[in-house]
Amino acid sequence: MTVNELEVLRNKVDEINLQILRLLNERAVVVKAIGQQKNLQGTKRFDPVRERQALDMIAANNEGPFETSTLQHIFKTIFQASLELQEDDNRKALLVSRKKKQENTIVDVKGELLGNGTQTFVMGPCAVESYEQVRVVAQAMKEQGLKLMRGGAFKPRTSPYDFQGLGIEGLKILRQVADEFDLAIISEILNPNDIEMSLEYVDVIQIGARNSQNFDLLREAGKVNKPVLLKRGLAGTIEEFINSAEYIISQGNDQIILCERGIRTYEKATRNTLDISAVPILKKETHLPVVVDVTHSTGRKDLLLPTAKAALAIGADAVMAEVHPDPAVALSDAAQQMNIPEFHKFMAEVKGFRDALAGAQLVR
Ligand SMILES: C=C(O[C@@H]1C=C(C(=O)O)C=C[C@H]1O)C(=O)O
Repeated sequence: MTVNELEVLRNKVDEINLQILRLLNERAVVVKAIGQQKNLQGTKRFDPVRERQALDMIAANNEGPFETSTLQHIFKTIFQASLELQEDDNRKALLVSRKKKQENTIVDVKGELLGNGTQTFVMGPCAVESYEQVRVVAQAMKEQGLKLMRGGAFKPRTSPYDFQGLGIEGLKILRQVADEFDLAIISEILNPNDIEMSLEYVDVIQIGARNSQNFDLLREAGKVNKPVLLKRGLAGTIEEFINSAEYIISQGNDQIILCERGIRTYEKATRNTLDISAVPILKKETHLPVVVDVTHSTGRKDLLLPTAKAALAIGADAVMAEVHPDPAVALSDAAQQMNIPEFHKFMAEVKGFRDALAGAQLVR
């Protein structure tokens, strides 16, 4: 074969490559249209029966020289890529996505803004135990100029025999103290039927990790005019987390705060594994503010400060941690809550760090 002949053949291959390229993209346009039809009909994107028919058609019409199995493999790859294309389209359509809305959603909790670029803190006891206990924490928070107080009245505990929270009495205590100190209350609601009732007491409805995929609860929270703090599931992927937020926004409520609280992995040195990279991913993929709960993710007091700094450095809108007047006697999470002096020390450090970061960003 002469150099010239090789060149001619290669030119032919180039020509065919371009034809295949054009055909593949033509096919992609049709596949996307099929995906939209499926969306409208609410049917699944993956259709194995249809794929089997298509592969059988390849087998019946193959005249070689390629083996049928080789061609079927190639076509299966095309089907797979087509499915991904349909999924991309679907993801684009999510109301919580950046693609849908470019600018940050700013959640206004009684005047405290989340998502506007400033970084803030959510503090408070794990569980409400008494008026006095909440009051002491509120007083300390006020001294630090903080506004957002967390506190559990309905506690989803691993064991049914552990303290389950004070329920509505707990919500009343939180409201009373919040009004006294002009704080805003974030508290978990477990039951969809309690959402309506909670509006009177809380400023932010929390949906906890265990309920991250309780779709009835998510939908109910989506129907009210109150911010929702949604925690990532115990073993939830980021995609599942985003879809949980979509359940809320799909009902009309876009006042959603996402909370990374660690995920279950094989690592036992911490209570959960803090997935710090989830923060920039969530900020990139969605327009919602992101909070990092350093208490539940680490379960260790000695890690609160370094993880809080990491959260601020990576761009979290707020850091959440637990404070208790006397953690040793706390009815839940005794090992991981800060006492009041520890809280003041923690705040001094994180505020300094936050302000230094803000200064550095201005200079940049
Ligand atoms: C395009 C469709 O969706 C998917 C992709 C297919 C393809 O690329 O040919 C086939 C079946 C489905 O898994 C379809 O259902 O026709």
